[in-house]
Parts: sequence; C-alpha cells; structure tokens
Amino acid sequence: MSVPLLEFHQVGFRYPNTPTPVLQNCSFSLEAGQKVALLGLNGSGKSTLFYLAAALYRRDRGEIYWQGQRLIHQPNQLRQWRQRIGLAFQDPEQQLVAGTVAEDISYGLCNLDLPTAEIEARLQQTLQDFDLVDLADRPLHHLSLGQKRRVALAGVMALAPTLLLLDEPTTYLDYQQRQQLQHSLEKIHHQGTTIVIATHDLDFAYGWADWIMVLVNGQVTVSDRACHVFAQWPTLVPQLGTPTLLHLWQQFPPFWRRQRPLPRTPLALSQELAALFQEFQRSDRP
Ligand SMILES: Nc1ncnc2c1ncn2[C@@H]1O[C@H](COP(=O)(O)OP(=O)(O)OP(=O)(O)O)[C@@H](O)[C@H]1O
Repeated sequence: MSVPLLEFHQVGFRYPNTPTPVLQNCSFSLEAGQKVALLGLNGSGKSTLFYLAAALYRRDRGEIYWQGQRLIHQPNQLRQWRQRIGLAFQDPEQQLVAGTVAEDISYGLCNLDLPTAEIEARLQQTLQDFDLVDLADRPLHHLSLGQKRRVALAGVMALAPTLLLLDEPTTYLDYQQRQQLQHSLEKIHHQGTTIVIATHDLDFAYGWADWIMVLVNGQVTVSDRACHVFAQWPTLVPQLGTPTLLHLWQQFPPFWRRQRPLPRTPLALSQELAALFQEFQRSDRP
C-alpha cells in the first residue's frame, strides 16, 4: 500500500482558556488524488483540523505526518510544509493582505524567493486561470465577497500546493460563481492536486466528493469512499440531513435502487426516472 499523503494519528488539541479539547484522539489518513468532503456540525472542529493540518496551530497530543514524515514545527520544515499544503480560509478577509488583486497574488510568490520573471509568469497564469485578468488592478476592498473568495483561492493555487484545503468555499456564491468554482476545482484536481473541502453544503459534497470524512465530538467517525457512505447515509450520519438528490433517489422503489449505482448528478437521476417510467409502462401493457 502507498504511504498516505497526510496522516493524523491520535491528534488532540484544546484552545487556551477553554475547558474541553476540540480534537481528541483524532485519526485519519488522506491518499494522494482524492476529492474529500469534510462534514460536521457547526463547531465540530473542521476549521481547527485545517489549521493543524496546515501547521498554523500546534497539536497538544498525537502526531501528524506528511508522506510518513513527522511534523516537528521547526522553521525549515514549517516553510516546506506550508508550501505543500495550501489553506483557503472560510473568511477571505483573513487571507487577503495586499492592496490590489495582482499584488495579493504576487505577495505569496515573493515569499517563496522566486526569480522576478517566474513570479510574473505565475502571476499572469493565475490571473488567467481564475478569470481575474480584468480585476488585476482592482483594490481588494472594491471586490464583492464572491470575488474575494476567488482571489484568495487564486493566491493559494499560485503557490502550487500538493494538497488544497478549502474551508466553506461555496458560501455566498451565486449560481454562476458556484459553477465557476466547480470548474476551477476540476481543473486543479486534474492537474494533480489533492483537495479537501470543509462544507455544510451536502448537495455540493454529494455531487463532487469521491471520499467523505465526518467529524463528530473531536474525532473522525467516518472516512470512506463517497459511494459507500451515501449508500448507508441515513443510518450512518443522521444528524447532518440528506442531500437532495439522495433524498429523491430514496423515493424510488427498493427493487430498482438495489440493482443500480447511486445517481450523483441531476442528469443521472432524471435518466433513472425516465427509465423507471418506461419500465412501469411496459409492465402495465396488456
Ligand atoms: N480561537 C478560539 N479560541 C477558543 N475557542 C475556539 C477558537 N476558535 C474556535 N474555537 C472553538 O472550537 C470549536 C471548533 O471550532 P471550529 O471553527 O474549528 O469548528 P467548525 O466545525 O469549523 O465550525 P463551523 O462549521 O461553524 O465553521 C468551537 O466550539 C469553537 O467555539
């Protein structure tokens, strides 16, 4: 078996001046190439888990590994660690630091000590990839929240991380920006980046993820292939609600559902519906 990309082994973490730990004996591993949705109720610790994974916070207990190498919070290793793992915060305001869009994307690249020509080339490529060319010289405080999210993601991706952690990226996005985000994610994943998204958007998770992790009481209680998790969804994770397409699929007759894979897109579900109608029409004929 291959070495996991990222591994948490019995990790514990408590914020100073709070009585109970947020994470306790938290263990999981991520394989390269996965598209992971991290689910959990408000306050279950998803953002905290991301801060620990990105080495912005220091764990109290347990170990964190990158391809088998233990995280030790020493300057040289931290620098390398933070290059490999890109984190886009839930609130883009926390992430954006410079005056304009172009300056903000360049900021992270300058911190990598790259040659000027390479910084410029990566900046131009990133502006194009994220459809930000027209906004390049726009002051950040003139942008909408959705645009700020796009700039924050672009800034992280310009650094070419191996693992991308996105905290609630679909919040406040309109239909068009959501489509654009999905398109960017497909492209990023296709280029070889492993992606983990913390989200309350079950419909998004259902359509996008190939792996599901669920955080409950400071522990990852579910970590499995999405098709397995959704097949057992209501009994496995009752507290999170049910994705719309899955809910509709559960209204199909059991004999039909037993024989077929879960439809993960509206198109796949409508095709199932059409096929079921045809089946009933056939069986009704004298
Ligand atoms: N700086 C902090 N100091 C003390 N407690 C904190 C701090 N940040 C978060 N917490 C607490 O840690 C717990 C986990 O918070 P966290 O933001 O990681 O959860 P989450 O799953 O990302 O929540 P949400 O889905 O609402 O974004 C919460 O109880 C929160 O109140």
